[in-house]
Amino acid sequence: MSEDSGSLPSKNNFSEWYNEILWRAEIMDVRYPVKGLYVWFPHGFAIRKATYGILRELLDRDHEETLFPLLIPEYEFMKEAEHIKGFEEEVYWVTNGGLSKLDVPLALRPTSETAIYPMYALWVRSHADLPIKLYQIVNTFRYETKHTRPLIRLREITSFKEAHTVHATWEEAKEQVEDAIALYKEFYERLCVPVIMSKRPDWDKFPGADYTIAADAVMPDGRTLQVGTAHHLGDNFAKTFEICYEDENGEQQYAFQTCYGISERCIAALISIHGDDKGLVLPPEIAPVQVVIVPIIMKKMAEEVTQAAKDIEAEMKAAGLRVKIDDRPLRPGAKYYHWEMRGTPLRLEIGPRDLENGVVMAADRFGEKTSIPRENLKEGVRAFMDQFKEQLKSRAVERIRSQIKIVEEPDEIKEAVESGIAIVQWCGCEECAKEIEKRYDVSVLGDEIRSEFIRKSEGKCIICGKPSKQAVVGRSY
Ligand SMILES: Nc1ncnc2c1ncn2[C@@H]1O[C@H](COS(=O)(=O)NC(=O)[C@@H](N)CS)[C@@H](O)[C@H]1O
Ligand SMILES: [Zn+2]
Repeated sequence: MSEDSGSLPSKNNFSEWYNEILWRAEIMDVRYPVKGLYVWFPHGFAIRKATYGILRELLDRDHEETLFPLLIPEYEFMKEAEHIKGFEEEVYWVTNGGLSKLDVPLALRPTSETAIYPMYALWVRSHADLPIKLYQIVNTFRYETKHTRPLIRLREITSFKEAHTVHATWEEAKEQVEDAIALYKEFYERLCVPVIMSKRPDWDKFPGADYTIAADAVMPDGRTLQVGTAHHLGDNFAKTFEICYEDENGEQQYAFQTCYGISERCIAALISIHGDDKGLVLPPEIAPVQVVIVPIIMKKMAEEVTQAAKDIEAEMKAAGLRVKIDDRPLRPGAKYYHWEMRGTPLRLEIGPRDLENGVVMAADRFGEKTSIPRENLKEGVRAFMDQFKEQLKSRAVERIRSQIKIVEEPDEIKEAVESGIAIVQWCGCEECAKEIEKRYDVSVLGDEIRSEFIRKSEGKCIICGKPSKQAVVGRSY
């Protein structure tokens, strides 16, 4: 679909680079005539498919996947006061069916608590029915008034994974939130995307929740992107939707719940953090094409080279790799450019000389080259691919370490958040947080930080001097 020439804007101009790469690497087409709604190109969709394949693999260990309706009757949606307050400005309503007015307006789910929990109330009878651990991957709708952006802030969230669990006790639900955070950590490790977990301040928690733990990635422009959240819902929704169970003594008890969500922001993060000025750089596990074979056709031995490429393709396929021969009538350089833009981790070149020497030239997406003896090509490719993934991971870790600043002096905050996040000492009270936000033009993103990149320390609040803990402050999407 997109033209295959001309260079990307430099990634230092992240916003332009990001918009251009969505087009040139054929991720999403932004020309759909409704603001905040975008179209997946097949290549982008293949990345989504592989990425959500990992997410399903992790969830399917101890969750079950299901599907609830999109439309929510107004009286259900309006039941949980906190929840409505948090979403009333973002909900789309369906008021007509064909030519007739609907007697009950229907909300397009912004998230599915009020679609699912009336059903949970029907399903949960006794403690033997617990725990319930279900998830769905659906589209949700939020009438976002802030700046919409493909993959980052959509009005139709096309890839909304939402898990909703029910437990007998507050403690069990707390354990489940911990499990959810561990699953998110593992998921982002598989994408080689470093994240920082922290507990959102009360004024930023999910509407209707007791508390929210969030995963934040740090984007190339230094702004954080919330790429996942896990909420402890207490028994707030259980009381609203009458989700009760009979305990061992025959008493009726309200259940305790959690919910946790990831959207296509996970793809925005992996594209942005790994990409470079030549295009996407994809972790092998989610690359639509993992190995591209470029035959170097000369007059000499043209037949043999073409056949050798076919044999290599068959061998790679048999080894379970997603492989493609690029035999288009183009110069090799034009082919290299095409696949680098699409983030293909590994390229194999085979020409007459390589045939004579019994080797295959391999080049990874970073331009690292090696020649692999033909007879152990499979092992060589695997090893080269693993080494590439390690390289990808260490580059991302190095990058985020450079974007985190442990701030001792408050006046270091402004500079620190120009390129990333600052870790400051905060007493935990709202007034001091509001003062930090006002004074340094930042957001207090959270405390109770969990991150291997940040050494724990306590101290005095930078505003009031009282005993404090570390908090993440920064600018966010
Ligand atoms: N407009 C949006 N576009 C893209 N992703 C979004 C948008 N709004 C939220 N998200 C992502 O979706 C995740 C879950 O959304 S949420 O509101 O925090 N949580 C929920 O809706 C809960 N019901 C858990 S599923 C967020 O952490 C964020 O990463
Ligand atoms: Zn303070």
